[in-house]
Amino acid sequence: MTTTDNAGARRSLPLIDIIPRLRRMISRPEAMTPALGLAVLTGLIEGLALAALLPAISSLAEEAPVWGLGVGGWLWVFAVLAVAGFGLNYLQNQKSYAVALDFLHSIHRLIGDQVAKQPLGWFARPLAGRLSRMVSTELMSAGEIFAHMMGPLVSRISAAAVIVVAAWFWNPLLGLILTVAIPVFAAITLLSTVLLRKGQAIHEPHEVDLADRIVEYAQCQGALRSCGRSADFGPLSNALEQTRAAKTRAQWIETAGLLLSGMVTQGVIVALISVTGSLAVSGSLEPIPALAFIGLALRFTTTLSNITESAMALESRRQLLDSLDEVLTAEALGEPASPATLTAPGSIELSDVTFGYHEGGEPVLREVSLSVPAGSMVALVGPSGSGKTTVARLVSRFYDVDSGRVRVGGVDVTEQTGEQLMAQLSMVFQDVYLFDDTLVANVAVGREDATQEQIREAADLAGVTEIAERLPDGWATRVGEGGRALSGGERQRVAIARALLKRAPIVLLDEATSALDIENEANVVAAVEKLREQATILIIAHRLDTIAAADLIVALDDEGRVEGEGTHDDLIAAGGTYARFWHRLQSARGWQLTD
Ligand SMILES: Nc1ncnc2c1ncn2[C@@H]1O[C@H](COP(=O)(O)OP(=O)(O)OP(=O)(O)O)[C@@H](O)[C@H]1O
Repeated sequence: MTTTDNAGARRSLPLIDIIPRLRRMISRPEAMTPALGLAVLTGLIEGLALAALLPAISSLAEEAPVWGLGVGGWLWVFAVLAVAGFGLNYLQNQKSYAVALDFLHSIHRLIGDQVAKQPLGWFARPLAGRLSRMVSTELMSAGEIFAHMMGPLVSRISAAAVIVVAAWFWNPLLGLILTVAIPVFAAITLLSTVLLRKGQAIHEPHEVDLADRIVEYAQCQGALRSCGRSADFGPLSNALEQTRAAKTRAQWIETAGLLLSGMVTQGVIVALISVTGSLAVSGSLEPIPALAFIGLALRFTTTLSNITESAMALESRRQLLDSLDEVLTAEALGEPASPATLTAPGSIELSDVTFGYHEGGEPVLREVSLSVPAGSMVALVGPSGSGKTTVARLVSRFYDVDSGRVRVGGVDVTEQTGEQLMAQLSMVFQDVYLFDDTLVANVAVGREDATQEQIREAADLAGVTEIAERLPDGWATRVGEGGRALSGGERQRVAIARALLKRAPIVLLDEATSALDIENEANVVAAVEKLREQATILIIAHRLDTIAAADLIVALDDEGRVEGEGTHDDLIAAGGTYARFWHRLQSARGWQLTD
C-alpha cells in the first residue's frame, strides 16, 4: 500500500478500484459498459474456440462425430468463431478508442475546471508544478489504459473463464486441474503488483524531483555561469545520484515480481503436463484428448500470464492516476453560492491575523491588525521577509488565514464569492505574468468591454505606449510566454495599465521600483497618482517618496508583527525599526528595506 502526498489522506486500493476511478474521469461513463461488454464477448468467443479443440481433436482421432459434428463440422465451428471473434474484436477496439478519446477530452476539461477553483496559493505546490507534464505526456499514458489495457484484460479474463468451464464440462478432472492453477496465478498477480507498487513508490518521487531540478538548472544558468559553476550544480548532482540509487533498489524489487511470475508460469505448465501425462499413462485419459488438453492447458497458462502482464501494466499507471485524482479531488475554496452585500466598499481590514505557510510551522504573520479605509493609500513597510507580500496574498485570498479575519469591502473574504472578491481588486505584484498574446491584448485583459480609447489612455499613463512605439510590430507585437519579450519593469507597467483600465475599487501594489529604469519611473509614479484618485491603495512600499506620500504607514517587524502605524512623522517620533529604516534609506537614497 502506498500513500500519496495529499496530506497522506488517501490510500491506494487494490487493482479493482481502478475502474470506478476511471469512470469518474470521462464524460460518458456509460460508454465503458458496451466497450467492456464487447471485451467479455470477444473473450468468450476466444475461449470457445480454444475449448472446441477438445471435441474437434477427439473427433479427428476417433474418426467419429463428437456431439453430432464430424471434423468438417468442427472446422465450420472454428470458421464461424474466427469471423465472430474478428468482428467483435474490431467493434471492441472502436468502442475502447472512443472511450479513450472521451477521456482525453474530458480530463483536460476536468483539470481546467479544478484549476479555476483552486486558491491561488495552490499553484505554489509541487503538484501544480507537474501540471504541464500531466496534461501532456502523462495523460496520453493514462489514455492507453482505455485504448489498450482494459479491453484485453477483460477479454482474457473471460476467455480463461470459458476454458475452465469447458474443461469441467468435458472432463471434471481436467476442469479441476485448470481450476487449481487460477488461485496460484491470482496470488502471483497480486504479489507482483504489490512489488511493482513498492518499486514505483521508491523511484517515482526521485524522478519527479530530478525533472524539477533539471528545469531549475536550466533556469538558473545565468546565476551559475556568473559564478563559474555552470558544470557543477549540487542539487542536480544529488538528485541524479538519488534517482540512480532509488532505481537500482526499485529494480531489485520489481524484477523479483517479474521473475516470480515467470517461474510460477513455468511451474504451472510443467505441473499441468505432468498431471495430464500421468493420467494418460494410468488410462484415465485417452492419449489423443490428453494431447489436445495439454495444448489447451498451454494456451490457458499463456492467457493467465497475459492477465498478470495486463494487471501489472495497469498497476504501473497507478501513481499517475493517484496524481490525477489528487488534482481532481483537491479541495476548492469554500465560498458562498451568491455574492455578499458589501458593507464598506473599497476598504480592507485585517483583524488579529496569524498565518503560516506550513501547518504547524512558524507563523509568518502574528496577530496582524491593520485597516485601509476606502480611498486612502496605506504603505506597508518592513524588513525583507517580514510578511508584506503575504499580507497582499491574504487580502487576495491566495491562502486562508490560520486565525483572525480578513475583510475586503467590509465583508470577510471567506464569505464572498471568488468572482466578487476579484472584481474588487487589482493586483500589481512583482512577478507579473503576461499572456503569450499581443501587447494591446495584455492591457485589454483588464476590462473586457474597454474601448480602444480607454485602453490607450491607461497605456499612456502607465508608460506602455512608449514600449509599443519601440517594438517592431507596435501594439500588435506578441510579448511571448509570461511576457519574456519585455523587461521586468515593462511587464509591471503593463500590469499597472491593466489596473488603471480595470478601475477596481482596491489596488494591491508591490512596488518593484528596482525593475524600472529611472526614465520611466515617472510613468509609474504618475500612474499610481491616477490610481489613487480612483481606488484605495495598499502599497508594499520601497521608495522614500511613496512612503512619504501615503496617508498611513504600517511597519512590520521581522517577526511578522505590526510594530507601529501612523503618519511618517508619528513613526519617526516613535523611533524603532521604521525610523532606522528611514534614516538608512535617506542616507543610501536606496529603497530596499532589508534589515
Ligand atoms: N509560498 C511560500 N511558501 C513558504 N514560505 C513562504 C512563501 N512565500 C513566502 N514565504 C516566507 O514567508 C516569509 C515572508 O515572506 P514575504 O514574501 O511575505 O516577505 P516580504 O516582507 O514581502 O519580503 P520582501 O520584502 O523580501 O519581498 C519569508 O520568510 C518567506 O520565506
